[in-house]
This record gives sequence, C-alpha cells and structure tokens, in this order.
Amino acid sequence: MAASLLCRRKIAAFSISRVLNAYNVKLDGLHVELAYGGSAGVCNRNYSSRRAAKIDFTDLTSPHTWYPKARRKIRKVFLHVGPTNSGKTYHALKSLQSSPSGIYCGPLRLLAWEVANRLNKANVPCDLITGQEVETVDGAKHKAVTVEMVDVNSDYSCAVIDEIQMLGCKTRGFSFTRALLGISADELHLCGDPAAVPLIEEILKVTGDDVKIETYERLLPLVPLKKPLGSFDNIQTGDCIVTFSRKQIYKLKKKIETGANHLCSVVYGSLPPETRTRQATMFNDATSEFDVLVASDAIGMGLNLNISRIIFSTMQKFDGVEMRDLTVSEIKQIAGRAGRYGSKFPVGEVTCLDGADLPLLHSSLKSPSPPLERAGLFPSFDLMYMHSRLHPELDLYQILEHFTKNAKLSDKYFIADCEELLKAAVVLDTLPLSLHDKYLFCISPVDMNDEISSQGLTQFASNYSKKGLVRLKEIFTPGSLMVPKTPAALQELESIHKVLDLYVWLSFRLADSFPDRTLAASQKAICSMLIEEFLERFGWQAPAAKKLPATTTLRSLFQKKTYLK
Ligand SMILES: Nc1ncnc2c1ncn2[C@@H]1O[C@H](COP(=O)(O)OP(=O)(O)OP(=O)(O)O)[C@@H](O)[C@H]1O
Ligand SMILES: [Mg+2]
Repeated sequence: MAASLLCRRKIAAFSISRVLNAYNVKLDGLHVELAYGGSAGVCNRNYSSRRAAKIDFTDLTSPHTWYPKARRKIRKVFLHVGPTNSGKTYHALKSLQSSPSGIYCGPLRLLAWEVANRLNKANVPCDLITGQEVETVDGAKHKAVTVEMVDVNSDYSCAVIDEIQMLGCKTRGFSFTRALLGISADELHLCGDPAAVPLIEEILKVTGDDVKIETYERLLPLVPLKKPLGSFDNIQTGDCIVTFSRKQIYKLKKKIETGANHLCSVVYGSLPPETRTRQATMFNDATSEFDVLVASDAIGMGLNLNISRIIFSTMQKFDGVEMRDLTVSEIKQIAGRAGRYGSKFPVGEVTCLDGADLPLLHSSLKSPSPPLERAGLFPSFDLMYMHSRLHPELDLYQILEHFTKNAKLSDKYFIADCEELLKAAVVLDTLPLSLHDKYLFCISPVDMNDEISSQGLTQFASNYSKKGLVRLKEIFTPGSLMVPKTPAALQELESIHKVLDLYVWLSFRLADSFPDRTLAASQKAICSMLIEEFLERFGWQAPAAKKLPATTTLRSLFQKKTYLK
C-alpha cells in the first residue's frame, strides 16, 4: 500500500486513467472520446479537450458504474437481518470461514480484531488491516478490515459487511456504500438492521446482483424493566451503565466504586482502541475484579460483552450541534448488548436511572427502526482530481465545497457530511502541497475538534511540505510520558495518543517520509498503558492482591510532563 503511494507522479497518472476508465473516456492526443453513462443515459460524443472542460464530474447519479470489477460479476448477496444478538454476524462468518478466500469489513477496529482472532483460532489464517495496523499471517487468504480499508480492486470468494445499516451514517456512510457497490465477491453477506432492507434492495436493483434475505430472531430474551435503578446500591455484577459524556463516565465510575462493592471498566470513543479492548476483556473475564461497565455508545455495535443489564443514565446525547433524544435504533442497539447469547446471563434486562425515562425506553424497544431512506456517497479523489485539472485555480477547500454543494445524486443517496475535511482543508491549503498530498492529510484520522490532534496534523503536514521527511522527534519528545493524575491530564494523554496514531497512519501511506513508525507505535502503546493505569486507580484504592509491576517501571521511566513541541 505504501509503495503505491510513494511516487506522486505515478498516482496522478494512475488516478487519471482510473477515473477515465470509470467514465469510459479514452485520451487520444488533444481529443477525448467520451462514452459517459450519466443520469441521462449513455451517450457517445466526440469532445475536443476544450469541450471536455464541460464534463460534469459532480454527476454522481450512477455510483455503481465506478466499480467495473464488481459489475463484471453477478454477486450472490445474502442480507442477514434481525434484532441485535440474533446470530446475523455468526452465520455470515460461517460462510466466510468455509470460503477459499474472503474479507470481513466492520465499522470498528474492535470488531475486525474479534473476527481476525476468531478465524485464526479456527485455523483459517486471517490478516488484520485497519488504518493504523497491518498484521499479516502466513498463507492468509482472508482479511478482517475496518470498512474504510476495503480494497475494491481485489477478488474474493466471500465478503461480509457488518452493521450495514451504517450506510445511513452522515459521516461514514459513504464507506459502507463503497463497500456495498464495490466489493468484487462471488458471495456478499450483509449483516444489520431490517430497517436497511428496502434501501439496499433498491440500490442493488441496478447492479444485477442476486439478493436473498435471511431473517433472524433474537437468541435470548431482552426484558425492559418496569422500575428504574433507584439507588446505586442496586448495582449488580454484569451491569453496564450508559452515558454519553466522558465527564459523566468518570463521575459514575467514581460513584459506583466508592459507594458499592464493585470495580468498573470503562469504554468510550476517545480511549485508544487497544485500551477499549483491554477494558472490555477485563469486564468479560469472570475472574477479574472489574464486574461493572460504564460506557458510552461506543459499545453499541456488534460487540460481545458479558452484560446482564443495561442501565441508561440518560436518554439524551449531544450530537455535535444540540442535545437530542436518542433515536429508536440507537436505543435498540445499545439495549441489545444485554444478555448476549453464549454469556453467563440467560436473559438481558434494560432500564434507566431516572424513572421519567422509562416510557421512551419501553416505546422505543417496541417500535421497529424507521426504514433507511438514503445511503451516504462521496466522490473519489479521482473525480476531484479530474475536476481540479479543469479548474487549476481551485484549492482543496473549494473543490470539496464545490462537490458537496453541486453533487447530483439519485434519490437513494445523500452527500456525506465533510465538515471535518473542510476544517482540515482550510489549514492544508496554506501549505505548498500537491492536491493529492493535501487530500491524504485531510482524510487522515485527525480530530480537528481536538487542539492537540489538529496541531499535530499541521506540524506533520508543514514539516512534510518543507523537507519531505518528518521525524517524530521533531514534534514529540519520546520518553516524556507520565501517568496522568487528573481527568484533564488524562484527556491530554488521549490527545497525544491521537497524534501518535496519526503518525502511524501517515507512515503506512508515506513510508519514506514518515520513517519512525516503530517508535510512534511503541509510544502509543505506552500511552495506552498509562491511561489504563489511571483508569485502574481513579476513584478507588487498588486491592492489595492486585500487582501493578509495570506501573513502577513506567513511572520511573517517564518523569517529565509531555507536551507536543
Ligand atoms: N448458532 C449459534 N451457535 C453458537 N453461538 C452462536 C450461534 N449464533 C450466535 N452465536 C453467538 O451468539 C452471540 C451473538 O451472535 P452475533 O454476534 O452473530 O449476533 P448479531 O445478530 O450479529 O448481533 P448484533 O446485532 O449485536 O451485531 C455471538 O457470541 C455468537 O458467537
Ligand atoms: Mg453482529
């Protein structure tokens, strides 16, 4: 992957030919022979290069034509739909496991990791590929990937796209649409909420694929309780309290650990993924002392956790703009984590902290999720690049804005929300970088709402534009990390983790320019360990029996407070 990104010239040539292929355009000297299947149907015309300037690259009405490899197949599509915990993923994975080659695409690193582990344990060698890690296994013909990493230029016997209803997500939905339309597989298994069925059937009408629906029932009952939790004294082993702010997570953890005889694992979005995995594993392990979970909706998708009862501490969340009630599908997804088949709890229960929230909980669990109406779509870099060739005066921000404002879409699609990309583009447009490099930095996993993370991106991109080489030590002092002592210091460490993660991500795409991947990865691992130590110690006294040998070593190693330079 890195090799293909090394030579920028090659990329430009490759990109042009790929997009021209997608539009069936052949460059012939100054003339362009165009056979463009746009919304008005296929037309054959001769264009001079001047007239080629009239090609509307914002016409996204036929996204299925972007993937000729997949279109050469009549794929057997199996839609596994049903409530949470009904065995949808289990059945899709059985097909994947028994196929000679295949790919699993999930929305979370944790899910990809779980599937890679499962296949490897079953003696089906499986690689794990996410934006920031590539773990290859000898002889592997299977891959477990996060959906953004799907390669639509390879052929597979079998492919699984998990949590397919995510194609309606306003920010990440387009990656699911790309996987849905673009994976070239003989068998394609889609797992998710029944609410996605009509839309997927509609989308796949034009691909000629053969679609079959398999419906599932929940394997264990999920019981909505009539009473709220009442007091924290009623917390039991196997409970999971759900809240949506980081601050509330720590408040609840402290309350439970000081008031009752329980220890809490925590899972929330900005924790490093490996920390989330270890926190979840600790909670799942019946022999560990961590028997209660405090979590955000980061647990809401597909994870297998030993939860007996979900307790909503609130039914509202801040969605980046305003506080709003949770949607029916969010409530069902989160509640569905209780009483997982195969766990030690035969029944899942769900309730709220506040009795006033019970009516919304009960009515939501009874209602079907409203059908999805549209799937996310976003133009490929190739299309933007072609547009930029015709309008060299435009910078990346203007190109992104042009596409989002002018995109022509069929009524089954919406254009993805690219607010985050636009924020990054503003910064990147001030640097002397090629469009491709700007785009690459733009789609990196930077969190533009996090000051330290966005500062990291600016530094990396700026150093790269000046020297083409970015050493980690130029912006970060390895060996200076320390155990956070306050929630604010913890948040800072989470942000530093994001910067190191960004370096690793860039090192996979621009290997020669970001050569310190090993150092960044090891510092990332130290960040996670320090965060975990904070989590274990925050708000309670460590039981005498629990040994923390790593702590002493780490603390003596890292004495200075860490700042990005
Ligand atoms: N037939 C089966 N035999 C053994 N275990 C099963 C079977 N079906 C499902 N399971 C197990 O039950 C648990 C829930 O199944 P699975 O993860 O497939 O549910 P799901 O419908 O995909 O849920 P979600 O909507 O939450 O993703 C998993 O641990 C899975 O391994
Ligand atoms: Mg599942």
